[in-house]
Amino acid sequence: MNASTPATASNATLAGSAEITGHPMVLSLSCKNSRGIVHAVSGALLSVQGDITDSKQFDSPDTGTFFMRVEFTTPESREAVEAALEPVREEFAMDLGLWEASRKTRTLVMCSKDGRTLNDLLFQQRAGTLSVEIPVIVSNHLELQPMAFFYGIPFIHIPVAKDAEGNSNKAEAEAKLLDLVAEYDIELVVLARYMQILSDDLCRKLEGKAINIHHSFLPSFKGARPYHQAHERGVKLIGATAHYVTADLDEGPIIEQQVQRVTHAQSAREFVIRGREVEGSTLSRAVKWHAEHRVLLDGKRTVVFD
Ligand SMILES: Nc1nc2c(c(=O)[nH]1)N[C@@H](CN(C=O)c1ccc(C(=O)N[C@@H](CCC(=O)O)C(=O)O)cc1)CN2
Repeated sequence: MNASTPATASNATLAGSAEITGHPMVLSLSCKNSRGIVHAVSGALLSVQGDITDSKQFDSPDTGTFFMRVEFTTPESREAVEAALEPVREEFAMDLGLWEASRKTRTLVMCSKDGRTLNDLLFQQRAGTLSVEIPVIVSNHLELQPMAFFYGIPFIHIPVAKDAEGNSNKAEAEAKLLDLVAEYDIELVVLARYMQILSDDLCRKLEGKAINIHHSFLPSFKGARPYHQAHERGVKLIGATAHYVTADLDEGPIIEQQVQRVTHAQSAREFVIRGREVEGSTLSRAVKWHAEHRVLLDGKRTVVFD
């Protein structure tokens, strides 16, 4: 609108739009698809003086599920917004989430020896381009402790090993991890090249709250040594996949993937080096989208409102 527009009722509102102040919030929802959902949600937000600044939706033809993410500002309290949305949530039996847009996701990062993806996360967190706060780093090795020290973040060493009789301490290690999740009020666990397989029980407890970076373009080359598998196969593209962690190794819902061209002249070692570039950006992007509530689960798949 510019100064020359004559002042009328709707323009008055428009004229008053500069007055629309408030704090930015985000909601995301999923429910069985039906008519009237968008109308109901936008009406509820209007009732609390909501100004929608971004809105995306998707009807999943395979599952009949409707997904929606809305960014809006409102001068009213979170409680008032929750109250306005409650009848809509009930009417459509929604799985609905509501967040202050400025709130950072409390994130625990797990790593082993390869520090590229960890460094990318810590750099972006420090640079303010990743909406997370990382109060603690956990590793089954000590190699990355200096990096944690550099960023001023507590580093907890939880080795995972088998004794002479082949008995693993994985259960105790995972119990310590869950104690840290509770102690630091963690909302997201990121496996930044953490090279131990999490138990079924831990995966259930972290369902939808744990993201892993797998160093291949899934579903190709699952397991511990994907670059060597890829080199053996003679591929011309390598890649990385960020996915939610499930009990089925490297089978979790995919959030983001990227690829990198390679040639016959490169060794498996060079694949590892080139792969790190896409691992870092793939994981950081997936964590960014999760922290901004842009990723919703659609069965074994994801809907990403980027
Ligand atoms: N339950 C899950 N746990 C983990 C997943 C997952 O998808 N589900 N992803 C891995 C990461 N990863 C591949 O991306 C991976 C890590 C480790 C292994 C593996 O075979 N590890 C061996 C031990 C290796 C070692 O000690 O260095 C093992 O655990 O026996 C395969 C794939 C993280 N965890």
